Amino acid sequence: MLDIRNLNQFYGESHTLWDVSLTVPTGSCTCLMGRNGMGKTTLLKTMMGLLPAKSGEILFEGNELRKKSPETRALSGIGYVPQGREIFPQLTVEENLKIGLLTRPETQGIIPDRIFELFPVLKQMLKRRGGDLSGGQQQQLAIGRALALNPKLLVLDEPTEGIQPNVVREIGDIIQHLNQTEKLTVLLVEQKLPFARRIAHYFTLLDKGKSVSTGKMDELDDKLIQTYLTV
Ligand SMILES: Nc1ncnc2c1ncn2[C@@H]1O[C@H](COP(=O)(O)OP(=O)(O)OP(=O)(O)O)[C@@H](O)[C@H]1O
Repeated sequence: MLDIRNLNQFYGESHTLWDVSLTVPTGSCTCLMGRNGMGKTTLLKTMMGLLPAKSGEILFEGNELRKKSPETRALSGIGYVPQGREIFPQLTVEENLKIGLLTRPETQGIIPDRIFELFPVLKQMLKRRGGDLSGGQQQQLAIGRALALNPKLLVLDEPTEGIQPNVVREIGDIIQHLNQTEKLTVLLVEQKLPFARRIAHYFTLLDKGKSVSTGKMDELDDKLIQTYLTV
């Protein structure tokens, strides 16, 4: 579904992504892994068009996205849940969920019922301000906001960061349900190894801005973990 090839990205003079390649097969849950500062967030932002790429290809269902605007990329069917969630704290839950719908007149601004079936707590809290929600609830809101646009690929940047352990399991269950039952393709950045092992089929490891290893999750062995993940 998604094929990134030989992607290069610079922050000013600083070469951050070096010929990075990443494949996300249709229907899979693929986990992008690596230590802090290795380029995972930069890769997702570059893929979404929030940072410019110097060279390379970003193919989504065979269409080249690299020179397309962030809006066009999202409209083509990619839902993005950024690191830190980036919900609007002053807006209500309802307003946060409706933000993305503004770009799609055909939705008539109606939040799909599916969002409340997945996240009943959001229905109870529709009139509460986003900033008043717990970390776990904010993460549900951020995922709900991305799903409101009915994406084909859901991209999540460290969805479990800063969230209580019992809620981490809940978020994992929801991602697994979306992927396995609803057949939504998922690309996930995740540092928590047990979580990644539980929900992902494939991994790609980034090290110093380079994609150094990729494979099925059960091929992520102790040597790779020691070399590229252990702090
Ligand atoms: N806005 C920026 N300007 C310059 N350099 C940046 C910027 N953002 C990130 N970097 C650098 O780019 C490199 C990759 O950072 P990035 O945030 O993509 O890593 P990461 O793997 O997502 O790490 P983390 O897990 O900590 O989020 C790091 O060396 C970082 O210092």
